[in-house]
Amino acid sequence: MAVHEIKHPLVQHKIGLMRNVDLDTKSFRELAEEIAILLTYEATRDCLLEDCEVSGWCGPVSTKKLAGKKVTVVPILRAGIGMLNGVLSLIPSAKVSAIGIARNEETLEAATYLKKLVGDLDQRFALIIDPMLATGGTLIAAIDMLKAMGCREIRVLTLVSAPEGIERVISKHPDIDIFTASIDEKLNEHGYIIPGLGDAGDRIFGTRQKED
Ligand SMILES: O=P(O)(O)OC[C@H]1O[C@H](OP(=O)(O)OP(=O)(O)O)[C@H](O)[C@@H]1O
Ligand SMILES: O=c1cc[nH]c(=O)[nH]1
Ligand SMILES: [Mg+2]
Repeated sequence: MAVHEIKHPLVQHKIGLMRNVDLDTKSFRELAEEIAILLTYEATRDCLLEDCEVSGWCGPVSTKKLAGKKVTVVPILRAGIGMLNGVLSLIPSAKVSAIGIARNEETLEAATYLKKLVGDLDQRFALIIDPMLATGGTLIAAIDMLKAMGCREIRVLTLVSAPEGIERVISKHPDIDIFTASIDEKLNEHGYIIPGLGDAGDRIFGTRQKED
């Protein structure tokens, strides 16, 4: 297991913009997608290549193509959808396995309400996407589900992660790699990440209740 906090200047700049509580929904969505692209680039650095040949303009050209396991992108609904287009813009042929998990805001327990996984998960590499890793309950439930279906190679992309949640995921699933734009300070007493982004799902879908 490794946790990769991506310190690229573009990532740090964009996550900084997202922290502004007054940022409009359109800009928040666009930034979530843009950071997802940058995280995907980092998380696929070591993908295997194989030699191939194409007909070039001046004759045959020896080149490379992706080899090895096919990818399934696994957005955790709802908020994970906000990163999906970004990931698919770099891996356009990936199959999508949607998992619906909602955190009970009183107990902070994760409850699964949807599971639409692609087949052959034992032959695929899964890229779970969810903007927020807070207590870790949601991510653990998602990884449990994928492993139960035979998936053995799992990477996770998050925008913001809490140290407490990372610790919990590491202790339950030490073989997973997490790529995050920021490891924040802590969780507050309601299980929200500080400083975090607030409720990422609400900000992506425009359902945030504004205080007057
Ligand atoms: O690490 P945890 O403590 O489990 O919390 C993180 C989860 O909470 C948020 O989803 P939420 O339950 O708010 O659902 P939503 O995407 O529908 O807003 C977030 O997108 C994660 O999935
Ligand atoms: O800070 C948090 C924690 C859980 N879910 C969110 O959307 N934000
Ligand atoms: Mg939410």
